[in-house]
Amino acid sequence: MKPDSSALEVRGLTKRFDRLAVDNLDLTIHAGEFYALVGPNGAGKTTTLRMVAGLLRPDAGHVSIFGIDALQNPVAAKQAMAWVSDEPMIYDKLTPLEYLEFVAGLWGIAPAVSKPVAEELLTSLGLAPHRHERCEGFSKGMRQKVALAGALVHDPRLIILDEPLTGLDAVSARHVKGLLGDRVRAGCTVIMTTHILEVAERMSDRIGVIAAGRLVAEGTLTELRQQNGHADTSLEDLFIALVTLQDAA
Ligand SMILES: Nc1ncnc2c1ncn2[C@@H]1O[C@H](COP(=O)(O)OP(=O)(O)OP(=O)(O)O)[C@@H](O)[C@H]1O
Repeated sequence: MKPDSSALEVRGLTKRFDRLAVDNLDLTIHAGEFYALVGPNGAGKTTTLRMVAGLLRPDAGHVSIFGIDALQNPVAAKQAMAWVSDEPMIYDKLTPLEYLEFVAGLWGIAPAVSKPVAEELLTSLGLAPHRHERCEGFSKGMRQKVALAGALVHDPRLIILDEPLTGLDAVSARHVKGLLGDRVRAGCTVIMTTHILEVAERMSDRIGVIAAGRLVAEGTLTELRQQNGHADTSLEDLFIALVTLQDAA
């Protein structure tokens, strides 16, 4: 990890629907970091990431991806990142290999280049035996993994995932965690929302806690514990303490 280079910088990010969903949020994620964003339901995690991914226009604020202004230059910003939604869309009539070839084509990657990448991704996600079957017969977890493979086929440097482990069985979850860990070791940056605090605790370099659209705590697990004055508290206890404090404020 290079602490002096940032993969993502968010400044003053704000979004209001019928009420404020993201409230003047600042966030810096370093290049090469595995960052977990946690927070209660409705805290603004998905809204934040959708704005970062260019799917939702902020009311105010700036988003910079590897120094690229994502609002001024959305295509270049999107080229550097992958977005994996918690409700992924894939094309049912295609096989996983055809889907990955299609997505690679949208990025302008020649089949000769994308095919081995696609094969490798499908193998690492345990989908190799199904690569010639149409996705229409796939379970939710298999579809999630196809969508993840599709998001990674252009070799993004920043991978943003919204609840990537929800609905996955233990074997599939291990495949996804393994793949993300490998990417970080290869120099990619991962930002992931999760309600599975154990995953945040075990996989991430730093954890950000969002409540009511604001970042209420951030740091390594050790730092979060120090900030709260409990040397051996679990992340779950810390989380509940932080969120309860926020509710009372
Ligand atoms: N398209 C929308 N229209 C209106 N309100 C929305 C929309 N999207 C999100 N919201 C509201 O914005 C707030 C933040 O929602 P968001 O989905 O970002 O939270 P979250 O932290 O991802 O929650 P969860 O953990 O439940 O997925 C909530 O009050 C939600 O109802």
